[in-house]
Amino acid sequence: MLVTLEGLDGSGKTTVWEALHDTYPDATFTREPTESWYGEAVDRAIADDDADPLAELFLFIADHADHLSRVVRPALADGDLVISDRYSDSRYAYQGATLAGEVKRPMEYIRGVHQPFTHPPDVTIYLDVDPRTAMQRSGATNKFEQSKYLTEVRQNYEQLMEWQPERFVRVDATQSPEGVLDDVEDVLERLLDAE
Ligand SMILES: Nc1ncnc2c1ncn2[C@@H]1O[C@H](COP(=O)(O)OP(=O)(O)OP(=O)(O)O)[C@@H](O)[C@H]1O
Ligand SMILES: Cc1cn([C@H]2C[C@H](O)[C@@H](COP(=O)(O)O)O2)c(=O)[nH]c1=O
Repeated sequence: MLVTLEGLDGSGKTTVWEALHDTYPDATFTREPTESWYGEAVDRAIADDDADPLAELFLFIADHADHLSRVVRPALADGDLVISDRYSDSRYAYQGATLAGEVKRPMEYIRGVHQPFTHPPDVTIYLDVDPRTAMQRSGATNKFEQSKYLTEVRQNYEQLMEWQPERFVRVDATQSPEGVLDDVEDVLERLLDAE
């Protein structure tokens, strides 16, 4: 089963993802951007305020393709529970916002590029925080961590949840870290019991 954690910068994905290592020691834990050379190229784009938005999208997609073939597909083939800190929805939401005005219907466009080759998540846990809290927590350290931009990203996540309500579980991420982790663990326990 492929479970992904999504949300704005600072929503607490990595905090939850790290805590889940103790709860599910046999799971495969992974993340996007990855630590491969494709991921390093992505990190360079993130650090470049003048990166071309379309070129940046395709760097993220190259990293995703490598992530799928090197980590995600083999782990799923072994029957592992795979838990990814960010995945394809980050592209739909974030690059959906950077490409607004550059291409028509950017989220549909980006989903269309992924559709022929990606492995969609079975479940996506969306850690919901407002952009203000996100910014306070993340410290606005990169070009994506800006209030107006994160407001658009949040709207895009809302759109994704409207399109596929069966795949998403929303968790209130303004709670304490312990409260968020409890909610996420409840979701995972129910899912794994139902398998
Ligand atoms: N529920 C919470 N309440 C208050 N602070 C939190 C909570 N969860 C995480 N934090 C703090 O917020 C900061 C960002 O958390 P974290 O790195 O887990 O977020 P993230 O969603 O992975 O961010 P990014 O997408 O930018 O990597 C950290 O300092 C973390 O300790
Ligand atoms: C996977 C992915 C990420 N981003 C953005 C979101 C963050 O601002 C940075 C790095 O992610 P991290 O979780 O803080 O390490 O990249 C993006 O715009 N598109 C994506 O597909």
